[in-house]
Amino acid sequence: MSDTIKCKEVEYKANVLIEALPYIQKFKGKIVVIKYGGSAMVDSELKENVMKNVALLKSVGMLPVIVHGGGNEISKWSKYKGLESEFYKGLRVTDAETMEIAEMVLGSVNKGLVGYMESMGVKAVGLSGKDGFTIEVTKKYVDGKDIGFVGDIIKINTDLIYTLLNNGYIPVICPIGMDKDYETYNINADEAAGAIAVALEAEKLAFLTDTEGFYLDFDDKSSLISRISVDEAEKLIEEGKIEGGMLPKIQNCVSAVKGGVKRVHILDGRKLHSILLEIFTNKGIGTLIYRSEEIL
Ligand SMILES: Nc1ncnc2c1ncn2[C@@H]1O[C@H](COP(=O)(O)OP(=O)(O)O)[C@@H](O)[C@H]1O
Ligand SMILES: CC(=O)N[C@@H](CCC(=O)OP(=O)(O)O)C(=O)O
Repeated sequence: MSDTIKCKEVEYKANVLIEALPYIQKFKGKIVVIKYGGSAMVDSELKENVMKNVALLKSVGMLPVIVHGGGNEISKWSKYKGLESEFYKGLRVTDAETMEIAEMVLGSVNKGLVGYMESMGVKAVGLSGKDGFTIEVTKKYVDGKDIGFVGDIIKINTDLIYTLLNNGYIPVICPIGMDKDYETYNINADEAAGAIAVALEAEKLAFLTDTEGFYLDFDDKSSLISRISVDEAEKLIEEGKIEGGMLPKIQNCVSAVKGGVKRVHILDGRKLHSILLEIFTNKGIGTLIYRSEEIL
């Protein structure tokens, strides 16, 4: 590389850093919850890069907490076992056998993510909602329908998460919980992330998924919504206009905003630096969900 090109590159990186400085100050010591969806874990390179970006947030003084999914892996392993995957309103209908698969698969995804962090010299601890009884649930019924071992979160016990944060670890949490009788439940990862962000009074909650954000019409890629208020989102949910995996995501964005999380975004987890761009620049990327009374 010639010296001129090298100088240009350094100059470019310095400019990026200068632009990021006010944001680094703003978020120092603040909790940022990142929901990393299974759909955006397409290959090991991407997973490693997402983890690198999270490690960077940590290294500049933020307190990241990762809540991850792995729905597509659960479906894949269920198929190997000869089980059909069935969803109701975006939630997996979970019988006892599926529950066992979900716990095994999510545990494995969890340790994989922890491994990437540790390989970068960043301290991380993987846990499920059963550890320290972090996620307490009750059985969920949707529209009165029994969908098996699916948990409805009633309480997040934050002690273990704070212990880890206070000791310099990144908590990496998978969406498995227990009820008061210590029965295991499968929880939608968006719901777990939303509830954890609210309980931790997080500054930010970012959902990393496999779309650019929320499209008003999923078949029309020019209909990407860059910002939507809670009222507008609730109206779309009520009218049945949000489907599939996007339904629990938007529902939990709404509850997180209502629960006091300052900034809630849906971002493209397949894009290399989407989380950094969102936090460290004023480029509006993805979809921002905001309080209806907020003036932007
Ligand atoms: N209006 C919409 N805008 C964006 N994505 C949508 C929409 N409606 C349905 N989806 C689906 O939601 C999926 C994301 O949810 P999901 O598969 O649960 O991802 P994750 O694993 O990240 O939680 C997208 O891949 C897309 O197929
Ligand atoms: C009850 C329920 O639906 N649980 C989810 C948990 C994993 C998840 O949510 O993973 P993603 O974030 O990758 O979709 C499931 O079994 O698929």
